[in-house]
Amino acid sequence: MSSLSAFDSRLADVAGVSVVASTELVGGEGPGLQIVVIENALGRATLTLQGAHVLSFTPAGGRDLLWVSPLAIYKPGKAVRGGIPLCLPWFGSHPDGLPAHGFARTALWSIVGAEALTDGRTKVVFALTDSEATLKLWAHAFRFEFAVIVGKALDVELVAEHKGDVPVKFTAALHSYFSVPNVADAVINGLEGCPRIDTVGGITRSVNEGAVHIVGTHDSVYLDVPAEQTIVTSAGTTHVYSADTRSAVVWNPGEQALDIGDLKEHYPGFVCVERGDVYDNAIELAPGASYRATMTISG
Ligand SMILES: O=P(O)(O)OC[C@H]1O[C@H](O)[C@H](O)[C@@H](O)[C@@H]1O
Repeated sequence: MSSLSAFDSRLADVAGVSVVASTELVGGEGPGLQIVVIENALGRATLTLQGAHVLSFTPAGGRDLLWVSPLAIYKPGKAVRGGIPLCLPWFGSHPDGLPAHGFARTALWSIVGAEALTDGRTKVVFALTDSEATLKLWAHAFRFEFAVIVGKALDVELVAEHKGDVPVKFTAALHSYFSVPNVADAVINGLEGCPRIDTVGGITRSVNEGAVHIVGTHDSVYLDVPAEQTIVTSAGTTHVYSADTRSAVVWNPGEQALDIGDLKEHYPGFVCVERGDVYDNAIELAPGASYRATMTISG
């Protein structure tokens, strides 16, 4: 189900959905990654099939609200630096040294549906199910679905169905990288008064006061956050809305990026505002239960 030929005929009659080879991408190397392009009169998005990973979203007449590193590596098994990596079934580092942010962002997903909606938007649905490889990393049967709706806004919906037979602790994040003219000048609203876990150089807990400004390395989890955050810059305001997740992670490595091969000196161009359920907001998923996380991004 995961090869191009398995889904291209299904997409042929859906206006605005096409698939191109990623060898056209700057920075592509090796076999590259397959790209899905979703385009209509309202907006345009691109994704890699690996990770069901959104790379760009541009509302018609607007700018790309997302950021991908000019040094991003498009290689099977390597997470692309930027866009919206899907972090699940765990967020962050793993106590047993398993891959950071889970395996979903580097697994090959399948397209299971594509639809031109009556309001002019286009919806494409991706899926990932357990396999021999995933069961070695996470011993639970599952079905993950990720729906992407392209219109004037980008709507995404992640549903993770636990098909195993024991309860499992679960964390997840929609790890969005937003394009900013200069991270030092970005102002992030919508996290005032939230419990904050600063993870730079150890764990420090506090309550966040006021708007968030990025000074140097910033890596903080904000708990029990309101539905909407805004990122205000000289290029405009980006809105991030998620009514059903409880955490937000704000990240920019600052000069630590100089040691990160696919970031280096490009770090001022983005800020991550990631919505999900992490740390104290982790979910206990019962057998048969589903986790759902939606997010809307608009300019
Ligand atoms: O380099 P990655 O595995 O993609 O992780 C990138 C970043 O993701 C999140 O924002 C975490 O809070 C950071 O601690 C981490 O450095």
